[in-house]
Amino acid sequence: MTSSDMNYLTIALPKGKLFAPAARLLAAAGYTADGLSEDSRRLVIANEAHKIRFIITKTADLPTYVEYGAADVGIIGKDVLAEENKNVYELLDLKFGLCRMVVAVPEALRQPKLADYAHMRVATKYPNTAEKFFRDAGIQMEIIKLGGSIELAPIVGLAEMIVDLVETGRTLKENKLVEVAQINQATARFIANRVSFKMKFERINRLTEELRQLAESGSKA
Ligand SMILES: Nc1ncnc2c1ncn2[C@@H]1O[C@H](COP(=O)(O)OP(=O)(O)OP(=O)(O)O)[C@@H](O)[C@H]1O
Ligand SMILES: O=P(O)(O)OC[C@H]1O[C@H](OP(=O)(O)OP(=O)(O)O)[C@H](O)[C@@H]1O
Repeated sequence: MTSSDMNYLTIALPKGKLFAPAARLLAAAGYTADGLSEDSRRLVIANEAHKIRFIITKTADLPTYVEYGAADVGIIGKDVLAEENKNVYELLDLKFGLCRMVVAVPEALRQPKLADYAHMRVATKYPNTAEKFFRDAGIQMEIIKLGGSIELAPIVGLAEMIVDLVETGRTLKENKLVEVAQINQATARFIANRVSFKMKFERINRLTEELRQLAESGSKA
C-alpha cells in the first residue's frame, strides 16, 4: 500500500495519548471507519465506502510513514515532529494535546543557573531536541536516550537531569523533580506527505479546512 493508490486517502494515527482525541476529531469531520480503535490488533482499517484508510503507528514512527508516502496525512504532536525533523508539510495546529517540554532535576541538585549543570547527564526520549536546546544555550551535556519512564533515571543515578514532557506536573512532583527550564510547548498537528498534498490536493485541502473549523470552534477533541 502506498499513497500512489490514488483512490484512497490514507490517514496515519499514533498509538498513545493522541489516538482518542485525533480519532474523535476526524470522526467529527466525518472521517471514521468500523473497528477503528487503538486496541485493534488490525493496523490498517478501511472505510471502503468513503475510500479512507487508517493506519495505526507507534508515535515516534508516524512522521516517517508520512514522509515516505505510506500515509498521505497524519496527526502527531509537535514535540515528535520537532524531534524527528522529517520532510513533511505541517498543515494545521489542531490545538489539543497541549503539553510542555521541560528540563527538570531532583530538588537536591537544583542550581542557580542553567550553565551550572554543564557536563551532567540528561536522560530523555527526545535526544535531538535536548541536544539542540543545550547547544543553543552554549552548554555541553551528555545526552542519554531512553524509551520512556524518564523520571526514573535521576532517582536511580542514571542521569542528573531529564528533558521530558509535562502536562499536569504530577509525574515530576511524585518523583521529587523540579522544572528548571522550559524548552517549548507542543500541541497536535495535522501533517501531509509533500507529493500527496499535490496529487490529492482537493481531498487533503477539504479535510484540512474541515479540521481547521473544528479546531477553531474548540470542538472538544
Ligand atoms: N502528559 C503528556 N505526556 C506525554 N505526552 C503528552 C502529554 N500530553 C499530551 N501529550 C502528547 O501526546 C503524545 C503521545 O504521548 P504518549 O505518551 O502516548 O507517547 P508514546 O510515545 O505513544 O508513548 P509510549 O512511550 O507509551 O509508546 C506526545 O508526543 C505529546 O505530543
Ligand atoms: O505532567 P504529567 O501530567 O504528569 O504528564 C507527564 C508524564 O506523562 C508522560 O509519560 P507517559 O505516561 O506517556 O509515559 P512514558 O514516561 O513511558 O513516556 C511524560 O513522559 C511524563 O512522564
